[in-house]
Amino acid sequence: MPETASTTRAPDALLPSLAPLLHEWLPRQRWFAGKGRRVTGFTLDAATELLPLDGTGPGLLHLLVRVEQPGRPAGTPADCYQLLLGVRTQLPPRLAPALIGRIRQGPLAGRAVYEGLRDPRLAGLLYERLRTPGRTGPLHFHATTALPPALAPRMLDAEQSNSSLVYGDSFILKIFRRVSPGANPDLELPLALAGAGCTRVPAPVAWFEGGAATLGVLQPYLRDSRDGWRLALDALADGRDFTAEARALGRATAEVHLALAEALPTRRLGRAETEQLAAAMDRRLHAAAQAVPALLPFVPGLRAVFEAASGTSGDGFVQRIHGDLHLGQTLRGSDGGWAVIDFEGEPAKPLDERRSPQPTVRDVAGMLRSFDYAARTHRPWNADWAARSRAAFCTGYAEASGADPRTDPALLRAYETDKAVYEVVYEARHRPDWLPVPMSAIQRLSAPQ
Ligand SMILES: Nc1ncnc2c1ncn2[C@@H]1O[C@H](COP(=O)(O)OP(=O)(O)O)[C@@H](O)[C@H]1O
Ligand SMILES: O=P(O)(O)O[C@H]1O[C@H](CO)[C@@H](O[C@H]2O[C@H](CO)[C@@H](O)[C@H](O)[C@H]2O)[C@H](O)[C@H]1O
Repeated sequence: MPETASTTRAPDALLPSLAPLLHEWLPRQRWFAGKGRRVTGFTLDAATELLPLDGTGPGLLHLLVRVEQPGRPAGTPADCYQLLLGVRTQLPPRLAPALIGRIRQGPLAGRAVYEGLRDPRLAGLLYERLRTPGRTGPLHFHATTALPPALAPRMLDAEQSNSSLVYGDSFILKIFRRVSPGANPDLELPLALAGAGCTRVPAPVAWFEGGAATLGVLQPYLRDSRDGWRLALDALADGRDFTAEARALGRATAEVHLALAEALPTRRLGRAETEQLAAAMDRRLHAAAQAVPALLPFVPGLRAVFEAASGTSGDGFVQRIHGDLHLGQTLRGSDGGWAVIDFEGEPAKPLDERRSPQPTVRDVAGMLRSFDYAARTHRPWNADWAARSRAAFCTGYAEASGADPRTDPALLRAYETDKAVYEVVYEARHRPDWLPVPMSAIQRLSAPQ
């Protein structure tokens, strides 16, 4: 593989100039995971000039930056974020909304620093770099196939945990924002599924790594598809039944689970381990109630749900699963077929935990929560629509997998509760206006049956 010329700057040289700008900008980004905690400093793990900052044209600076914040558990490293910064002497008006700030000191004083992914020239360069496998400084680019040249990029404006670029309506590149050492499941699982012949998941065609972390993945863009969340909201708005779609989605989910079980190791669960699963839910509840005190009055009722599930085994197996399955992670093509995307797992969880084998019922519970979410965000609340969609999803899942997730209702309820607790924390941090949605589920699930 070719080694291309690159400049890897001594981190210390850049940081003093950039830190004041990042201090303002980073905490405001949707994908910034440390919201609500002060930023006390930065350190650079790596700084690579993908286009030189020599002032002859726009520069593209790739950074892996650690953000110091108080309250970090002892022994855990500060969160590391991936940034792609454009640097220009003059910022054209069309790029003004992407401005992060102007450097005030040092050799680059006066230059404009901006979100590089919003600059088609720089986003195009990143794609060209992916087309030619090899290294640039600490970054390692891979491609499984020959990719067409010069596809026009556009950045997606979806509210995301990461950032995505679409190239010529043919490929989508996900740039991971908070990165940890180790294979990202959003690369690992789609590659394994492609190897197992599963066509429900777009197969990665290129990716890049650095600092031992997966940094970005390029996949085919399903251009005529619509995501399940939009489709569900449209159905609700039109008063339409969604059971045929939900049932097909249940079948697709089961197919993905079967392929994952074929491609990657599975393990039988002992009784003691199923007790540990319930104990872990209890611990997560405790931590969540500390973070969001509105949960406190419901804690006894929620603990009872976990206790009822302790020691029940589901189908007795754990395997790799999606880990954060909801309607927004599904795409329905013009042929009516469902695809599943975004195998990263719950972004707030440590990578090791996200990569550990889990009962499949956890994904099923995630999707059941999503039908509830959709029905709750619609006015008036349509409880019957949610109940029918949830049942149809389970029916489809049972048809394709041979195992009905409703056979162990205590376990399903416990996973649904665990997910609702996660959602309370997620919404409190990212979308406080949405907090009533998971809180209504907390109320329902904590009530004695
Ligand atoms: N292969 C694809 N084809 C079409 N749209 C996609 C594809 N992958 C992702 N998307 C769209 O891109 C957006 C973000 O993708 P996602 O993987 O969920 O990112 P994140 O991890 O940041 O939440 C979603 O709106 C999704 O619908
Ligand atoms: O898609 P992401 O990986 O970024 O997942 C996170 O954000 C989701 C919201 O965008 C969040 O999902 C919750 O809201 C959805 C509606 O917007 C709903 O369909 C889901 O059921 C609900 O959990 C997800 O939890 C979070 O990890």
